[in-house]
Amino acid sequence: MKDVLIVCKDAQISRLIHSKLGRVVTVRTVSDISLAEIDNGHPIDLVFIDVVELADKTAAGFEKIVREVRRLHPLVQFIAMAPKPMVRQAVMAVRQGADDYLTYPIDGEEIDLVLKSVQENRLKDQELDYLRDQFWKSDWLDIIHTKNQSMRNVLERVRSVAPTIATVLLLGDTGTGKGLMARLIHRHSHRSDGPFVSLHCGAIPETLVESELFGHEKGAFTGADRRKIGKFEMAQEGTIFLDEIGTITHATQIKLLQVLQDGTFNRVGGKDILHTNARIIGATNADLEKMAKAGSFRKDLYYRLNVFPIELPALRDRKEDLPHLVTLFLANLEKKYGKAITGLESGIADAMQDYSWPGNLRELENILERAYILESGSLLRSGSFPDTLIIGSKIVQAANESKSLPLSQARQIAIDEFERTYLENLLKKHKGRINVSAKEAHITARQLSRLAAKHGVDKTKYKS
Ligand SMILES: Nc1ncnc2c1ncn2[C@@H]1O[C@H](COP(=O)(O)OP(=O)(O)OP(=O)(O)O)[C@@H](O)[C@H]1O
Repeated sequence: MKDVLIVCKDAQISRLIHSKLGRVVTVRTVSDISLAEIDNGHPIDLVFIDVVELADKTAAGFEKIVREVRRLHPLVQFIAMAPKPMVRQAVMAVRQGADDYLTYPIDGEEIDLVLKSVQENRLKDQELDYLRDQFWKSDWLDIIHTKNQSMRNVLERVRSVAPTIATVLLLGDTGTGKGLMARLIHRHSHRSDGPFVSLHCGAIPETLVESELFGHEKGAFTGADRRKIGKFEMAQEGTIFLDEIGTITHATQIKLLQVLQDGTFNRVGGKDILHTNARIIGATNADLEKMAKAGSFRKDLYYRLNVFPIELPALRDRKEDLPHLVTLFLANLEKKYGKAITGLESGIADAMQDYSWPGNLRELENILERAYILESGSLLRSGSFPDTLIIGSKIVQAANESKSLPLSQARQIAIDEFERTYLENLLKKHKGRINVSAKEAHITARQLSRLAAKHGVDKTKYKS
């Protein structure tokens, strides 16, 4: 439970609830529930709501509130509160989607019990849903397979938000799978038959992003020799994915805010007001919150985008998934190239566990493809992988093995390991020729021979 909203006029009750909440991030107390309140950019996980404060106290009135709030905060839970004479309304609220209810006068123990049951329900739902797995389309099952808890939490959030129209913000380092998650959300939304349109905002010149997104009229700027339809028009009834959203200019931020507020925009150089119902998914590896605080990204836009953030873990934090990912990527390569390569030579899987994967899944996919293309046998061998992976792993191993040594000695082991592998690769590349190898390494032939002798590297082995 992180962000709690208490809708209640009685300050004493709200204080009592607050005191029972334990570790929460924010608690807000308001005297009535308005659309502005639930759509102001703050996340909401739990709502305590006094049914007396509802303008429409009927079942339909409560159901409408639940629907409105869940539309923007799909995981939200509700606890209805009512004075004893209105207990029927509280029970009715539970039938209309509340998770539990409390009656006045409320005592602390009752709040504890209700909070416990709400928490248990949430866990039960998550587990059941995960086990059922019915939600996921069969062609995505390989993609969503994971043994990592953070990734399971990500998928749980995707599962909850996909069927809604809520804006989603995908956060994570480059190559962690934000683009793929955006597709996963689209494919599991009610718009899956509609278009999925994406724009990598950081990959095209800043000045073009606005016209790519919103289109332009003929003559809007030099070179605009005919009208162009923008991505928002193309994504009608579908989803628009805006990658690297933190790179858009101030002018584009204003236009995007307008779309998020009321779905309207106009083409560059155009006066007509156009409407879009595209669902927006943004992605960034920048710290938008920090940018918003520093003034380089509009705060109001950040709040609108950050309604439902999902943070993807780095590959180095989900290494238990490496075996599955390698199998999956190899199967894709087999389909693409059909070289009947069955797996990795021994030792590579361990090297992959030691490596830090700065480029995440994309780096894994790329180095596997490169090794696959280079390989002529039935297993991918270490020589087909980049030195950074193999040497990096040896250095980590050396560091692990030398935990009880002083730093200077441990460092020397790592340097020796590095020098030996470097030399071996260099001599392999130049077929054992000392002069060319020394030239490439920017050392003299004598220095190279001395290093080879020091590390027991036999240059004749590489002559062919
Ligand atoms: N769960 C997964 N299973 C299999 N492949 C994946 C998975 N997640 C990502 N990939 C693959 O990894 C590569 C990188 O993913 P993607 O392009 O979605 O990352 P990204 O976070 O959007 O990167 P960037 O920030 O650089 O745009 C893609 O080829 C994608 O298909």
